[in-house]
Amino acid sequence: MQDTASVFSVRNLWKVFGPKAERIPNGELAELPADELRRRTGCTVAVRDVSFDVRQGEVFVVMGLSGSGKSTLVRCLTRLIEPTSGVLEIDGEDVLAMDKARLRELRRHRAAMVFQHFGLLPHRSVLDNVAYGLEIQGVDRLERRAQAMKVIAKVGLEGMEHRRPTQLSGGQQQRVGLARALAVDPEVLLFDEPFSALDPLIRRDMQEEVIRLHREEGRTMIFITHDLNEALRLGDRIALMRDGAIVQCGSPEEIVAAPADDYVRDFVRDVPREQVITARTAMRPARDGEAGVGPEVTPLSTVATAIEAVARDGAPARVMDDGKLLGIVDHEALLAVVAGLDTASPKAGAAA
Ligand SMILES: Nc1ncnc2c1ncn2[C@@H]1O[C@H](COP(=O)(O)OP(=O)(O)OP(=O)(O)O)[C@@H](O)[C@H]1O
Repeated sequence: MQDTASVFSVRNLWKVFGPKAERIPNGELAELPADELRRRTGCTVAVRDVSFDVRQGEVFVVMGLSGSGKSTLVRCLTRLIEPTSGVLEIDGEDVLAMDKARLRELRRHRAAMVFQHFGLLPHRSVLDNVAYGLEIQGVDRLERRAQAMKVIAKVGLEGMEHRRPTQLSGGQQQRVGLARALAVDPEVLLFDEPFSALDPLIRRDMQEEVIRLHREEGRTMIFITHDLNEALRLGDRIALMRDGAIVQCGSPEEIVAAPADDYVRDFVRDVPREQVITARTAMRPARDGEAGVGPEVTPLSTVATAIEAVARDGAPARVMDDGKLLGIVDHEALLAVVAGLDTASPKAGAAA
């Protein structure tokens, strides 16, 4: 179905907390308002009939307000929380059928987690903290230290390997957490709100670090956040959760250009649209005589960039891909984006 293989494939996944949770999914009870359901059954639906794929090499962001089910969903992926029902695969392998040993292997080798509270061992040096996952795997001391040193350099902690975690700033401690997850060379990195305790500048630094690492390594990442800007900055695709369900899943541009409902629209209201929406989305077909004139932009140029080009040149811009004219972005189209008028985005999957 997709052009890239799926790492995680999730279908109709539910997680219900409470007594006899299995009777809730797909039944009438599941439709009750949350507090009534809790009153009548003692149960909470944390993840509600969720389906999505995480593609190889993408940064997949799970976003939503507090209590929307983000942590529960991501913990279900490696069965740190046991799903109530649904289908869950990693690289085509049924995760729900895995025995204890296979699950341990999944968590240690294939899907490593970076937590908000770094969970570092206070009496160990940075080096030994980073090497910890390898130690558990039984890698011998010399080899694990060499591997840990490589990862320490990768996250910019060189020279600090003999310090204790308490001798590091919050941002540096989070780098240790990141290095520890990277040391086992997992197929997927799972981040559970890793930067929300950091102050804004350091948070920004760490986001840049993740982007850089991703650019260098192309590793698949799943990233939980309740911060829209973080989601837009990091995500190739964003799944927006509300009350346990995914209300929209798409690229930042799709979510900003074509919110699926009023809830999403409200969420993205303050986003500077011209910095997210691209020329490809804003363009219209070219008319006669437009092929040879005007500045050129690429399909993935932001509208902000196109505005600059149009302002400089005074003429509509041509959206060119490999020498081919795809369309035109003119003043009206650019202003429509800035003004938040509906953009011509048939791909973006608006609500029915
Ligand atoms: N162990 C549990 N027992 C009962 N209810 C739970 C449990 N864990 C989570 N919940 C409930 O499930 C819902 C989703 O919680 P979850 O922690 O997944 O949300 P979240 O979006 O990650 O929130 P936050 O951003 O605050 O971490 C909430 O209503 C929460 O109270």
